[in-house]
Amino acid sequence: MQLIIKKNPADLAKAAADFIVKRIKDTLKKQDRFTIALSGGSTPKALHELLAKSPYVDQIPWLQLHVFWGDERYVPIDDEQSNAGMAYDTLLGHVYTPEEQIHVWRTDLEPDAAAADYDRILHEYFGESGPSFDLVLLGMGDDGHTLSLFPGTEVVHEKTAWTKAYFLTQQNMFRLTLTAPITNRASCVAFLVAGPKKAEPLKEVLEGAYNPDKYPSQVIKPVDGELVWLVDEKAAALLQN
Ligand SMILES: O=C(O)[C@H](O)[C@@H](O)[C@H](O)[C@H](O)COP(=O)(O)O
Repeated sequence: MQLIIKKNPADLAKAAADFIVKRIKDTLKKQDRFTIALSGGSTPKALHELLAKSPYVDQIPWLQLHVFWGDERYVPIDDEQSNAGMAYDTLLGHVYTPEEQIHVWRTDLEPDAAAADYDRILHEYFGESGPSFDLVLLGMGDDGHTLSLFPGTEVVHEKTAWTKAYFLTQQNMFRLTLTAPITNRASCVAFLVAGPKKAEPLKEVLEGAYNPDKYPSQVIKPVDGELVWLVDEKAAALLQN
């Protein structure tokens, strides 16, 4: 595991953009497509805004990107809570990745059908046992959740399915999410975490006892890939190492 600490959210977004550009360039020396899973939240939003402009925008071969989302709220894409909507507004609406290479979660289907549809797309891309995402970008909630793996939910312990839909009672909405097994097959998973509210959960996730029911981010451990935590100083304030 690699922990990278940056002074503030702006420096964190720059470090994340540099990291992504390098990762894409290095990977595309060995293969002709790059699969990335995006996430929601304010930290990725700042990152997207950076990637959409100079100098980053010119360094990424957008035509070779294949874009997915780690999770989605079950709302229409034009709802302000949509992760895909946010990514289009801040990034995908400004670059040249072909529409057929961008895979939004369908929220016009019933939740279970939407999860099955995403599962089908993933299997088409990755096969039953082949490689998986080149990069998964994740955030962590103040409660230690990541993806739509929330504290106390069954999906945190999912061992086989790659996607799930379920009703999240505390938010009174359906959630669509990748599970740990598919996420952990990625070549690289990078968490982006900023702000003082993340200090306590970050300490518990990285240095506390294993308790994924309370801190679901602990289930994210790539099997053969790299795990990178990019955090700012406020989020890192309680870490000992
Ligand atoms: O769907 C959600 O509940 C959020 O999108 C969530 O998963 C987000 O990634 C974290 O809460 C971190 O968000 P920040 O980057 O804003 O801290």
